[in-house]
Amino acid sequence: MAAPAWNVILLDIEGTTSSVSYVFDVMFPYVLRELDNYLKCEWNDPALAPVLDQIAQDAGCEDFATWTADCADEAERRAEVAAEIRRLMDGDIKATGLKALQGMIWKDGFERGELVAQVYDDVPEALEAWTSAGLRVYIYSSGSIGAQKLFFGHSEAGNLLKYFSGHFDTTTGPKKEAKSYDTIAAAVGEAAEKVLFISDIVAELDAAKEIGMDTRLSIRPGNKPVEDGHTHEAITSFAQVSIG
Ligand SMILES: CSCCC(=O)C(=O)COP(=O)(O)O
Ligand SMILES: [Mg+2]
Repeated sequence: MAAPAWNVILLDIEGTTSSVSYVFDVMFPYVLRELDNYLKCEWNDPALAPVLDQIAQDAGCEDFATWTADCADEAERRAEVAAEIRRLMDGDIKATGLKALQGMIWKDGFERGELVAQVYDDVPEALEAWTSAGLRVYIYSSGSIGAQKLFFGHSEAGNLLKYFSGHFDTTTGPKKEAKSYDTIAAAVGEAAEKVLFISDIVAELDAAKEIGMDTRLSIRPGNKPVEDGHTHEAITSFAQVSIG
């Protein structure tokens, strides 16, 4: 049998391992439902402070105190945060602070079994085959690393975390910028050519390909239609990824 062409497979989540619909119709509504109560109950949790600073920085401010300097009290500051989160989610803006907060809100949902992550049937089988063949698998998603671990730790196929050698999110850099993929290749200790990146978003694949990564375009039910003219091989299942 020929040696695999790659040493690492890097995976997107939404539209690739899992459906857009599960994220938009189950996970995002959960956040919107729990948001006000979560902020009220967890406001003094020290883990929330850096996330609030990140949300303020994503909005172009130095920190949370500066961003909410005009607020009269805690209730107004919470309302400011909630309004910003709803605004970002309305536009599906994948801001780092928003994604960190979403992950914190999902924690209870996954741990109590109210949320069970959807993964396509071919995903667990492929993860098993790839890792058995000696490939290392990493995730690169806009979802925070905390959210990724909850998601794959509580999937409908069970706990899949054992298959992953590591996780990347937007704290490494934006998914549509080539530099982010350079950083990931260096972090996993591989030449770009030895990494295969699979995603549903052509601009992400373009960025990875720019630095020499191999790519596959993930076509799944409910994904946004993709315009012709891109240069990426399309797959409808991970079973179509030939590792030699
Ligand atoms: C487990 S994270 C939930 C999905 C999410 O919030 C997201 O933004 C996924 O984006 P991706 O980069 O995986 O397409
Ligand atoms: Mg995606």
